Order: sequence, then structure tokens, then C-alpha cells
Amino acid sequence: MKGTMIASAPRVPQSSPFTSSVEAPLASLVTGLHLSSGLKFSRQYEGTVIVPKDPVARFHSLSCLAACLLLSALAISCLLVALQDYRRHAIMPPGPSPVPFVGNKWDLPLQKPWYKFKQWTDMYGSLVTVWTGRRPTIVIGDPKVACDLLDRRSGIYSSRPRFVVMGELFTNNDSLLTMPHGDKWRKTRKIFRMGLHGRACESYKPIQEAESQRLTRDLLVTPEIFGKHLERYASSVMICVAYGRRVDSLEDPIVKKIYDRMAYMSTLNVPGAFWAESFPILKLIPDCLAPWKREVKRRAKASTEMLSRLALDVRDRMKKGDAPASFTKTLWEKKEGNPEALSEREIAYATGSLFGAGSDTSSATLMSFFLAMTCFPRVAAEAQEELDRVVGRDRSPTWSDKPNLPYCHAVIKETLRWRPVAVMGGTPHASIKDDRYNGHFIPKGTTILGNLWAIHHNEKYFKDSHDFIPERYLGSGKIDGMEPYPHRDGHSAFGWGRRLCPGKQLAENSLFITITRVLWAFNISKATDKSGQEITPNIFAYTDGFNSKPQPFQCLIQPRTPGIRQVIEREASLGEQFLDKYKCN
Ligand code: HEM
Repeated sequence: MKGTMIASAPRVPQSSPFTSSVEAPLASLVTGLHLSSGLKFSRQYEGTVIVPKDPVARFHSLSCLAACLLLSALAISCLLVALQDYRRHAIMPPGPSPVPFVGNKWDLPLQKPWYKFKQWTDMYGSLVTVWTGRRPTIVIGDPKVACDLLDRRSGIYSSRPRFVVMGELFTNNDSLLTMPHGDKWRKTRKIFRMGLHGRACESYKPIQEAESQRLTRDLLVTPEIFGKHLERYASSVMICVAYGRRVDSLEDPIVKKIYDRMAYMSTLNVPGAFWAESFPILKLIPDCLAPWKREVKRRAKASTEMLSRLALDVRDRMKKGDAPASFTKTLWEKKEGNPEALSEREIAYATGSLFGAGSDTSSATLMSFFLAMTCFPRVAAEAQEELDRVVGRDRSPTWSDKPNLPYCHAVIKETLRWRPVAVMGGTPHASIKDDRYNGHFIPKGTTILGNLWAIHHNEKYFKDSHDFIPERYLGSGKIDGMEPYPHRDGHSAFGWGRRLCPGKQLAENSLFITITRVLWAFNISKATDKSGQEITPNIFAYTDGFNSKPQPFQCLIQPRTPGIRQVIEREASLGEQFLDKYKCN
């Protein structure tokens, strides 16, 4: 008690930090707290204030008291927040126990989280809540629940979570993939429908056909680099669809630039790479103090310039009358005299989204098909029997054969189910309204992941789910004892509801024309090592990341007959002739 004096409230000196009528009671509380061990609290209520005599000690004492008060306030707020979170945890779907404020950060694996999420689905049920800090993510592991929420209630569950760095800073949310639900998304989505569905989609079929003829010849000449051929095929189709120009090799400067952009974008979405994702306020730090932000903006500017150049090049070719049909051409045509149409920048970004969303997904799915054919030779033999019966050996399959090839069609569906490239369901959804489902509360702003690894390997719907069995999709589609899949496609590889992949039709056409051609043309089997032993690829060896594809593996790709070899050569020359108009210097 040394160095303090007791004074009555009206005598608080004017120089005191607590002078106003509001602050005076606060002063008494502060002081009371500081000295609570030696003074009776009742004195506060008597209006007394305890002030140290010595000004330095007094300052010291007051600042300690202020710190104590702040700490106590902080502790109380933390407690209240933790209590509120505890209540939220209790009413939301179950999941691994979160640590206050940290959530399940330490439970989350750094790689291939879909495995862990499936384990949690098996433990906790079809809806699992995982907390990143205080933000909930609900992981769906059952197809019926995914359809109930993401399809049937798509008015609520069709937004995207906030992507501070990739969405807001890098693309200004001009990329459809990360665009939140709203008018801009609706307008862009409409444009995608117009440019990729129905008649537009039909107009791209000749490109897909000619490119698949070229792919078949590539596989004939250098089968050992089949993975590269599949990537080139998918890239060329996407660049043709997007800009009306094809690419002959993955070394094409345009492809390299686009791949470089995609590689950079994938670094922006790595969890934990940017503090601004957890603390969005950091986005407001001035550029001069945030080198990371300067770099993102520099790359964004270069990216916009590249995409704009590609889009403007189409417009220039249109003026010269030298632009074949393409998505960008359609957008420029719609822009003519229509003030509501997309701006130049929006056109550049809309078309820019196509390549990122469509090339890797298509080539990865085709890689999975090759893996399945290597490991399940019975299936390839069944499909070839169908192809020989329907198509014969004098020509390769074409679009008109589609209705007569149910087994091949089932192979395509089974590929999409067996190893979905967007293994976590693609970009997560987010809810825009509080909701309830099966007695659980799902608050507005919750991130929702449809974990396709759990959904497509849910044993209630798919027996022996890691076996490649196209017969699941034949007949009634209902296998004895199995629940019927709640979506008519029999899988959810293209996502759900209003966010369903707008390139689905285009992708399905690509898969049809390439898969039937490859099966018609080649025998795919296991490669052998130096001692003649068969090499069996690991059907679980897949890459990590947003799109998961098979790790490189070996297989033997051989033409089925000498006659087929000749047909491949002949058709590839016709394909090359058609593709001439898509060549760009
Ligand atoms: C096998 C090939 C493909 C697969 C498996 C696939 C799968 C997906 C999935 C799962 C989503 C997320 C859906 C959701 O959020 O519910 C998606 C979105 C999207 N896909 Fe695809 N996709 C493929 C090919 C394509 C192609 C060829 C294009 C373009 C021509 C494309 C363009 C898009 C776009 C723009 C989105 C974002 C839609 C939005 O956020 O509103 N995709 N895709």
C-alpha cells in the first residue's frame, strides 16, 4: 500500500487520465481491480478512488491496471466466443473435436485430405463438420445428402467461399470458378450456357473428332508418351473451343503461358500459403508494405494482359473474316450493340476460365481410363466386342454410333465414377442462408465440400467400389442390395445444382469420341520389365492437388490389327486437313 493515498471521488485531480463523468467510475473500477487484494470492493461503491502519490508510480500502476482490465476483457470475450462456438458445434453436424479458435487445423492432413474426410464420414456420418479456426466446413460423404442439399436446395448452396488472394486479388472475381453467387455470376453463367451447350456444343464436335483422329495416330507412333498425347489433345480442343486456334505441341508458346498461369494460380490456393485467407483484413495493407500483395498484383496484371491479347486477337481475325467459330467469337458477337454484355476484361476472363477448367480435367479422366483398361482387361475386351459388332473394322466410331454403344457409354460413366478428377467435388460451395437438414443446423456462409472420394466409394451404392465394373450402368442401373444412385447420371463427377460443370456436355463428347476410338484401335495391356515380368500399376497412385490424376505409369498400347493401323493413318490425314483452318501463326 506504500505510495498510494485514498481520496474521495470529487477530488480526482484534473490532470488525472480519468476526468469525464463516464470515465470516473471506470477509474474506480480499474483501481479497485489493481488493489483488489488489499482493499475492500465496497469502497468503489462509496465513490472512492485510490491513486498512487508518486506520478511515475501512479502512471505505472494505472497502466498495469489498464493492461489487467484489457486482459480480463479479452479473456471474457474469448470465453464468450468459445461458449458461442461450443453451442454452434453442438447444433451443427458432428465431426472431430475442434480446439477453441484453432478448430481442426492440427487434425487436417497436409496431403490428399479426401482420404481423411472419408474416414470421418465412416466415423461420424454423411455430414461432417470440420473447423478451420472458427470457420466451419461441412464435408458431404453420401450422394443422397449431396443431391438433397446441393441440387434440391441449390438456391441456398450455390455460392463460393471467399477466396481473398486467388478470387479477389488475382482475378477480381472475374473467373467463373470462384465467383460468388449473385447477378454477375448469373450473367456470366448464362453466357457459358450459350457458348457451350446445345448448338454451340454441336459446332465443336468436328474439332473433337479431328483432334481425336490426330491423337489416335500419335498413340500409334509414340505410345510410350501417351500421357503427353492426352494432354496435347485436351489442350488443343480447349484452345480451339476458346479461341478458334489449335496447338500442335505442348511446346506451343500459348500453351506454355497458359500452363504457367495455371501453375501460379494453384500456388495461390494452397491452405496456409497466405495469412490474408485467414485474416482478410490483411488484404487492405498498402502495397508498399506487403511484398506478397505486390507480387500477386504484378502476376495478375501480366495474366490480364495475356488473356486480353488472346481475346482481342480473335476480334482482329473476325474483322478480317478469318475467325472460325469459337467461344470468344460468340462473346464478341453478342457484345455488338448490347450494353448489358460482358466488358472486354470480362470476356478475356470468361474465356480464360475455360482452359483452366477444361483441359486438365479432360486429360486426367482419359489417363484414368488408360489405367483402368490396363488393370481390368476384361472390360476392354467386352467393349471391343461391342465396337466390332456395331462399327466394324473398316472405319473408326463416330457420333452416329453413340446410341448403339451402351457398353462403351457405361465404360465412360464408370471411369468418371471410379476415379473422379475433381476428387473433392471441385471448387467448394458456400451457403447464403441459414438452413436445417436432418436436425442439424447449417449456418449461412458455411463452406460445403462434396467429397467425391467418399461419395463414389460409398459401399451403400457401389459394391466393390474400387473394381472397375461398367455393368453398374447397364440394365436398370440397380444392382441387387444396393441403393439406387440419386442422380440420373449415376455419378456426380461434374458437380451439383446451379454450379454443375457448364462444360459437362463438351467433356462428355470428348470422352465419347476418344475412348471409343482408342478402344476400337488399340489393345491396352500391362507393360513388362526387363525380365519379362508384367508391371501392374498401382490403382491408388494418384497426384495430390485440386485435380487428382494418375501418377505416371507404364502400359502397352498396340494396334489391334494391321488393317486398323491403315484406317488410323487415313483418318488422321483427313483430320489434319480439317484442322488446317485452326492453325495460327
Ligand atoms: C472430364 C471433364 C470435366 C470434369 C470431371 C469437370 C468437373 C467439374 C466440377 C466437379 C466442377 C465443380 C462443380 C460444382 O461446383 O458443383 C466444375 C466446374 C466448372 N467446370 Fe468442369 N469439368 C470437366 C470439364 C470441363 C470443361 C471441358 C469445361 C469448359 C469447357 C469446364 C468448365 C467448368 C467451369 C467454368 C466450372 C465452374 C462453374 C461455376 O463455378 O459456376 N469443365 N467442373
